[in-house]
Amino acid sequence: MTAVHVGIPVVRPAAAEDVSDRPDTPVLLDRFGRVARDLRVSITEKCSLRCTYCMPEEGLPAIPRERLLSAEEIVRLVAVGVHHLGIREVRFTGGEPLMRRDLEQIVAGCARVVPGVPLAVTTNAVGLAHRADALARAGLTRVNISLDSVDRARFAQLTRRDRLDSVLDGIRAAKAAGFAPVKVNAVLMPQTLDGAADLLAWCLDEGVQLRFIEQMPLDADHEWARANMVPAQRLLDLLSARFALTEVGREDPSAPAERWAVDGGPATVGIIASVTRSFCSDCDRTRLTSEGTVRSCLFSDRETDLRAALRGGASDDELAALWRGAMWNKWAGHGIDAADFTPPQRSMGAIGG
Ligand SMILES: Nc1nc2c(ncn2[C@@H]2O[C@H](COP(=O)(O)OP(=O)(O)OP(=O)(O)O)[C@@H](O)[C@H]2O)c(=O)[nH]1
Ligand SMILES: C[S@@+](CC[C@H](N)C(=O)[O-])C[C@H]1O[C@@H](n2cnc3c(N)ncnc32)[C@H](O)[C@@H]1O
Ligand code: SF4
Ligand code: SF4
Repeated sequence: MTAVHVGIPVVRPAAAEDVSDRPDTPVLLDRFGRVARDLRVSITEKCSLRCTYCMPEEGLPAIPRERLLSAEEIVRLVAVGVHHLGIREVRFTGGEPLMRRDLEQIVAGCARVVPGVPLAVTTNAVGLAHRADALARAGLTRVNISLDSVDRARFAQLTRRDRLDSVLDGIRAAKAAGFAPVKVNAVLMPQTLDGAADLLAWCLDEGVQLRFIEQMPLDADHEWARANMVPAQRLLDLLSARFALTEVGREDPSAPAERWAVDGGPATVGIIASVTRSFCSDCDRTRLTSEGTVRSCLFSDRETDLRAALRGGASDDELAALWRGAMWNKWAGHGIDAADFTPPQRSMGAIGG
């Protein structure tokens, strides 16, 4: 039998955080002066695909249902984040968020308790065609869709599933449902580099915003190697041979994606250069795992358990205080370039990108 390492991070009882030197402020401040305003909530570890840069072939071990946050618990924590901690936008991720049949219920619940706050989802879009309208009606405001290649064989090789048509249907359904802009995420790899210009041409034709992402050492198979990683500059050089690119910068200072206007604009292509042009010093993210722990950084194995407090009867004020403590002790950044770097225990699918 093959052993699958989902990774058991160090989950700390929330009260264990040292906050003795924390200034008294309601927001999610850390020791480096950053304030987290962007909440990313993973709602499941399950997925319909098995992307090689993320999941093991057999998928992640199932999390027992009672350990997952329920729709009501997610809604409560989102409300605490917005009303007590200054969160300004919320994104649902996973695993694959569409694997939860109650995604519409989660979105509708959040839309009710935090009206006006943007609610987005990052999804592989498998099956989205059947749910895009209902999600829009529930109050979802934006959708980012992962698509690494428009070549069917290459897509199947990268995701270990022959589902390209379902994803393309999902992208078109997202547009038809009125989500705008629809952003497309593609992970940069040696296997995707030769199709990158074709993928950009396809996205320009479809009117969706493509962003390439530098591959991070978050694959469950631990095969990432710096030497094999495709850096942003290599992609820029390649795309420049076919398109005229003009740098236009980030949507806001904390946005991971840098953007270039394509052929004079208004269409853009983005690059999320997490490794070679790290944006950790401007990070504004806080994360909740599907099991209700706060994760202050994608790469940090230290998690703070909110679920136990929530189920133990903690008030909103108490939950907010615990969350603040977790974020106060956030570290400076991922440290991928450090000699002693080791990847986190959880792989990307178990964190939510
Ligand atoms: N290193 C790092 N990478 C991140 C972080 N957030 C997102 N990413 C990377 O960016 C990719 C795309 O993220 P999305 O889920 O689309 O979110 P986003 O880019 O913030 O979304 P928009 O607000 O729509 O631009 C993720 O898959 C990650 O690879 C982060 O906090 N740190
Ligand atoms: C973990 S997935 C979860 C949401 C959904 N299943 C999807 O694929 O969009 C979120 C994002 O993480 C990205 N991702 C996964 N593994 C990655 C890695 N090793 N490096 C960089 N991005 C990665 C995916 O491309 C996707 O855009
Ligand atoms: S990147 Fe998204 S779609 Fe691909 S395996 Fe990971 S969770 Fe699933
Ligand atoms: S690696 Fe950590 S600190 Fe850096 S941007 Fe991502 S979440 Fe923020």
